[in-house]
Amino acid sequence: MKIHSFASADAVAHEAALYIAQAARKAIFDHGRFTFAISGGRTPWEMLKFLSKEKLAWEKIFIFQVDERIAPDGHPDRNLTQFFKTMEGSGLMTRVNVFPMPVTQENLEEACMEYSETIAQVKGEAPFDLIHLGMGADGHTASLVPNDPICEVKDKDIAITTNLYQGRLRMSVTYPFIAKAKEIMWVITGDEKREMYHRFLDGDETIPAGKISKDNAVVFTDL
Ligand SMILES: O=C1O[C@H](COP(=O)(O)O)[C@@H](O)[C@H](O)[C@H]1O
Repeated sequence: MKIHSFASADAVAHEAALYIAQAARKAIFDHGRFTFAISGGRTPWEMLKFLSKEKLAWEKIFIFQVDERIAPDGHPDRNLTQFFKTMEGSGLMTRVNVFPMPVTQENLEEACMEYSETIAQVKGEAPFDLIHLGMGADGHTASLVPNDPICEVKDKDIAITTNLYQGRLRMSVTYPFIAKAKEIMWVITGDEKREMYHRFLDGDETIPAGKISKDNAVVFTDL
């Protein structure tokens, strides 16, 4: 796993965006499209702002969500709300292909299946190109949260958490989906994550982030 360390979260966001842009150019050159899954929380938006300024074949970029809170459309808790806010004014929303997790559907199990099928159709035979992951101060990544049965899911690409986490159920990619991706890109910033970051680097499998393979992975961090 290659680690890129920088002095500030701002530098991390900028360099991570350049990395994604480069991965997109390469994937589009190699197989005509770029499939990218973006995490939520607080850290991705600065990175996305930088990314949206890159000159790319945006029509050939297909953006999926890594995870999402079960909440109404437009709710501030939704990762998608932050995504749209960040992209607002970039002029890219009519060009890029965005696939929101269908978390407002009544039957969430069916919604997970539908999302997996959409991903499969879009990516075709190629592996999913790039998954961006963050890590919480408790070691969670995506919505693979400590002690939730979602961490044991082995037969689905997308699943729902069983327990409320920070007040909400969530839809998330699972370990098997992450394991099949061509590349994982971690963006981990903030001093509150230092202890978990070191446990993650040491491969501590008692935290959710520690269970993800470090092959084909890259880290951008200020830690
Ligand atoms: O709850 C979440 O938190 C993690 C970490 O977020 P960050 O802003 O501290 O990087 C994030 O990766 C995940 O997608 C999100 O839903």
